[in-house]
Amino acid sequence: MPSSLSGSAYGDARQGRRLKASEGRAQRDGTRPLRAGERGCEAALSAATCAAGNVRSCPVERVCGACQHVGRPYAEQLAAKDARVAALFADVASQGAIRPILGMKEPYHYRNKVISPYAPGRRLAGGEGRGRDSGRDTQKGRGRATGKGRERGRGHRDAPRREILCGMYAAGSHRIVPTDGCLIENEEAKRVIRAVRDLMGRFGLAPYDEDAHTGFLRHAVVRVGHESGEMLVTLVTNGREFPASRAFCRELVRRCPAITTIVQNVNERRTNVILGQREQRLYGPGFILDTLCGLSFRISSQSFYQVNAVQTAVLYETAVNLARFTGAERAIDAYCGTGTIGLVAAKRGAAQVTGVDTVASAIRDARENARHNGVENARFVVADAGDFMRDLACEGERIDVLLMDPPRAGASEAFLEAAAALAPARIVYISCNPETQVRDLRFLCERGYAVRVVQPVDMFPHTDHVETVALVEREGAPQTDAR
Ligand SMILES: C[S@@+](CC[C@H](N)C(=O)[O-])C[C@H]1O[C@@H](n2cnc3c(N)ncnc32)[C@H](O)[C@@H]1O
Repeated sequence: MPSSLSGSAYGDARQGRRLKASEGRAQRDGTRPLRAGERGCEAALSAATCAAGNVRSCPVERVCGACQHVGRPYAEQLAAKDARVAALFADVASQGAIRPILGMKEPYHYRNKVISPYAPGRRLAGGEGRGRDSGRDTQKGRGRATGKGRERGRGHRDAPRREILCGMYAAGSHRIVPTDGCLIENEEAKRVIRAVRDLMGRFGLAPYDEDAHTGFLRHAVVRVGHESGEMLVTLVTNGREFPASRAFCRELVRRCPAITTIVQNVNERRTNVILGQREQRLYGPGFILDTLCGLSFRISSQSFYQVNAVQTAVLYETAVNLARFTGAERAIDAYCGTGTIGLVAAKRGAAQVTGVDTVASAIRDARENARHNGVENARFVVADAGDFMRDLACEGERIDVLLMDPPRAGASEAFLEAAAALAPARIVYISCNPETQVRDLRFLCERGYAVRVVQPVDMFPHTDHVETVALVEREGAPQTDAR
């Protein structure tokens, strides 16, 4: 691998991934328990083989709005996504190149990341306080945390007791809908969300009031390792001082023994962005490990990790198969997050992989992931992917395979221009937004590339979202069988 692909020259062009509270519904994830012997790809089904009558009713369907199609048979949902992909890609790919979507055998409780806000609810009459919220002691007692300093706490000190709400925001608002019966979120993670709420009253942790910018606990973010079962709980607080945090964590773990680590994230800004910059470990190592495609991955509170582990395995297997590594290729994994795709590629036949992402903590995790999986032919760089590619192109480098998985906005023109200049024989483009992907594919087609395969994967059953993997090859390059 040329030395110019090393990370040092590119500095720390960090651009934190900002998760907005209003995006919480779309970003929550969860899992269901694996049945014995089940692995990602085996769970994938085409639309044709999904049970036609696979419908469950969601108790909050009308108020929540996160799952636009939850009342519709799953096979019908998949057929609709197939039709949408066929229409969207019609002018960049032949119909023969567009494959049927890979769906899930069990399309429920698949989100392995669950986010809940905490907020004050209705006032409680004297003697009330147990039951739905157990918010009895919220405004009383020693060591209560109401936010940073006197000012922030004012207005809560002698306020009447209120119930504590948790759940998800109703569509287009910040009104919290309790979602105990949610069909897509991991159920164990939901139990943790409720246990935190129940303990808040006992430990005097006031829920955050976003209008007044008072109160202490803003959100809990629970991440679950699909195969490992490990759980990371991030408690997002409006203020640094967390009274009785050790006792709080001890009690939380006692109630939810699957929790392996707890992190406090401090966010004192008036903002919709959920996570702040400052963090401290309260319990355990501060990260969880999970296994995907035979590799073990480290997941910390800030790092990107796909939300549906079963379908992520399907997605990565598809991508790596389409890349057709033979042991000789130099590859780039652009927008690599914690290095997941690049590391799978490095294990499955790429000679050398360079991953690039703007988020420094994700790159730290990627390097650690490479180290503890014993992968020596992958390196990771903190940089803007467009800048990184442009610098390589300016140095006259060539690469064999480009793997790319940009955010919803797609790739920049600078990135695509540099990609064409680096002249990879194959580009495997993974996208969570087919609209921007089609735009980018059109750009590549104008620079001598052709779309050979479009493989949709249903990463988010019951929602409008569809993920697509496209194989793009240089026109005139010999075509081998794309599995
Ligand atoms: C859809 S995620 C893909 C992550 C990874 N491939 C995976 O499957 O877990 C997009 C990633 O792009 C990163 N990103 C966003 N803008 C970027 C940019 N301009 N340059 C490099 N990385 C960027 C984000 O930090 C995020 O990790």
